[in-house]
Amino acid sequence: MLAVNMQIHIINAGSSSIKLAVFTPAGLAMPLLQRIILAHLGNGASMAAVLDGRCIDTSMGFTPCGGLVMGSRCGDLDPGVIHYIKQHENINSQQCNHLLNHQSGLLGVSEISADMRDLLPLENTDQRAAQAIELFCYQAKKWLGAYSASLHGLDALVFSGGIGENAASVRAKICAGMQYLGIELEQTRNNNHEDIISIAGGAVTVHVIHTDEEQMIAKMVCELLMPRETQSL
Ligand SMILES: Nc1ncnc2c1ncn2[C@@H]1O[C@H](COP(=O)(O)OP(=O)(O)O)[C@@H](O)[C@H]1O
Ligand SMILES: CC(=O)OP(=O)(O)O
Ligand SMILES: [Mg+2]
Repeated sequence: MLAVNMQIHIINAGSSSIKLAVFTPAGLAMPLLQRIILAHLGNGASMAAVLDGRCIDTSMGFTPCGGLVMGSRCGDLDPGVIHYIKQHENINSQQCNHLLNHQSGLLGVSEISADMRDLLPLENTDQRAAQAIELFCYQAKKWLGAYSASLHGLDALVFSGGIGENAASVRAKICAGMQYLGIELEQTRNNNHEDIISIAGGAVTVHVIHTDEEQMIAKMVCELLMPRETQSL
């Protein structure tokens, strides 16, 4: 179980991050000496802090349930909550684990859907949908703040994954009020999902980059099958 979870964790937090970290600097002609936060927001969601081309931290932990609020995963919790839930719901550890991984996050809070596409149109009419979106964005903003501290500042922020690439209002909510850090979105660019969505001359360049987890997983498996001295990731 641990091996499986760790593998999933590496695939989600790692594969997308590695692809972005490896290809972003070259693809965008950005210097490698940068402080970058990668926000991969899909069903599984994670953030990574990248310093000078090396990933120094990722938000998923011992299992993929940790870190950001996700489609059906709770993200980071007070450890005391697990005991509380087991007692009050009268469920065992396996049921509790299922609850935290498959019935929490956007789905658990909204009680409607784990899918951001279902929630966004309901944001103004359904309080539960609005709360789920607000929680998702608030937690992402907190991680952004945490990783900017880990990196001693920030040069670039990258959004990827189904939500990160397509949900302009989510990106706007996460970045709202972050001018103190140099993050300021240009509204039209953001609404059009342009490659760069920050204002011209902003201290932090904010990118939207399509990432392909499946391709990255395939590449990583091929790398693992190669002799160690020829591995590049
Ligand atoms: N146009 C869109 N607007 C808002 N959310 C979107 C859009 N397209 C995809 N998403 C959201 O992206 C998430 C899925 O992300 P994706 O990266 O495809 O998933 P997975 O992690 O399973 O690979 C879902 O919450 C989905 O609603
Ligand atoms: C860990 C992971 O990638 O999860 P999901 O398949 O939900 O995106
Ligand atoms: Mg994913």
